[in-house]
Amino acid sequence: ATNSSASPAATPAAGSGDAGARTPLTALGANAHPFHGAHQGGIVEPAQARMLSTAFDLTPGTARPGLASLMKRWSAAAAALAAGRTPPGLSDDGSALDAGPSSLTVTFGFGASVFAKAGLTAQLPAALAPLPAFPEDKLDRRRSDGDLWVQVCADDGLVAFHAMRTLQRLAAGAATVRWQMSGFSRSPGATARPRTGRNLMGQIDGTNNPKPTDPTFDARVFVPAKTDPAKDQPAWMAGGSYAVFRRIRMLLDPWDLQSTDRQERVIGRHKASGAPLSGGTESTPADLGKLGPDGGLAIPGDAHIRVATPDANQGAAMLRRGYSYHDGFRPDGAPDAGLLFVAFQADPRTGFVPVQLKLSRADALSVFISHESSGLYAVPGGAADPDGYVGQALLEA
Ligand SMILES: C=CC1=C(C)c2cc3[nH]c(cc4nc(cc5[nH]c(cc1n2)c(C)c5CCC(=O)O)C(CCC(=O)O)=C4C)c(C)c3C=C
Ligand SMILES: [Fe+2]
Repeated sequence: ATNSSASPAATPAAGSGDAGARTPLTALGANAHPFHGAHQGGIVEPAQARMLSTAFDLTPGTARPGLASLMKRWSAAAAALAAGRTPPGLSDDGSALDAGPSSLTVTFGFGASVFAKAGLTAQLPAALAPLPAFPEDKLDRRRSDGDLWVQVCADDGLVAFHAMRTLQRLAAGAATVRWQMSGFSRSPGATARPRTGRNLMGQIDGTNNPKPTDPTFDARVFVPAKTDPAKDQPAWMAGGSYAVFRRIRMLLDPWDLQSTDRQERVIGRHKASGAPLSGGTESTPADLGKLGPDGGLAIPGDAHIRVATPDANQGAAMLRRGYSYHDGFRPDGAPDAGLLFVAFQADPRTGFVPVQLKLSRADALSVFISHESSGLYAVPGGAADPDGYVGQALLEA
């Protein structure tokens, strides 16, 4: 999916009532990412300002035909919403009228639990094997997993709400919400020259992500169009990806008591600029062998970037596309806030899993974070055109 400033949203939505009451869209409201394509949206696009992440469970009795029907309804609605049109199949609630598509993307994923319920166990990808229990995990199972995963991202909170509410209405009788979480990022236009975003610990986060221009990007993030049976990738996942979702609470009270120097040594980068402690600017590659004036490693042995980097993990890489969250304050006064970590990769067994195994044992950041919920989802390739729907290759195999 690519950026497009073409403005299908400028056309008043059918059934929207008094078109004269509508205000013209700015470039921000009119910006649209097409729903149809080789890959689903919400993976390679720059993070939008808002994210809703919702897991659904099939209602008892919903089997493969019911799931296929749901994915058709969801795909048709997501395609319409991404183009700024009202979704077919229900009376629109009007909550996002006048806002345009605002860069809306909708991403659908299948959790491992849906395959048995839909009679599809033969199609279960080996890559959807449960994630290992990582040391220090404190997972709430009620806010983890789920048969289906829906990620809605948009640059407008009403557009994001409207999309997720529409999908939830369209699921009636077929699936119910298991859990939902809301995330946020920087609003577009807040700065004249947008740079890599910051997380709630104040760090520039996302610097060393794979870039779509990297020659290895597609191989790291997407299942190839021609799947390799030797890698246990089923044909229906062609063009797809695997999403790891983790709610990671940040222990901000102890974190904020650390000196800037200590915070920088925990991550291995300067807080203000994002430059590695080995020197240079944000985009300078980290020099892991460089020694500091005291003769010790400039980037400490337990610094987050040293432990997580692909060079230290047999090339294991993933596209991190997380959002911050803040759900108020806990009874002890600590912020219930952190990172809704989302990582897309061609195979979690050679992406997230080895990296997190290492981080959970050796990362200086570990004492300042707590993994509270977890999900792993197979995100199929995109629907190529309006005649198709996401998951068709699985459900009509
Ligand atoms: C298992 C994967 C990862 C988890 C979980 C994770 C949590 C996490 N990370 C930060 C903050 C930063 N991470 C940064 C880099 C970075 N993180 C991971 C992986 C996980 N992080 C990787 C693979 C990398 C890139 C390493 C490299 O090659 O340099 C950075 C530095 C800037 C950047 O490159 O993005 C920050 C900052 C937090 C706060 C967090 C949990 C809450
Ligand atoms: Fe990280």
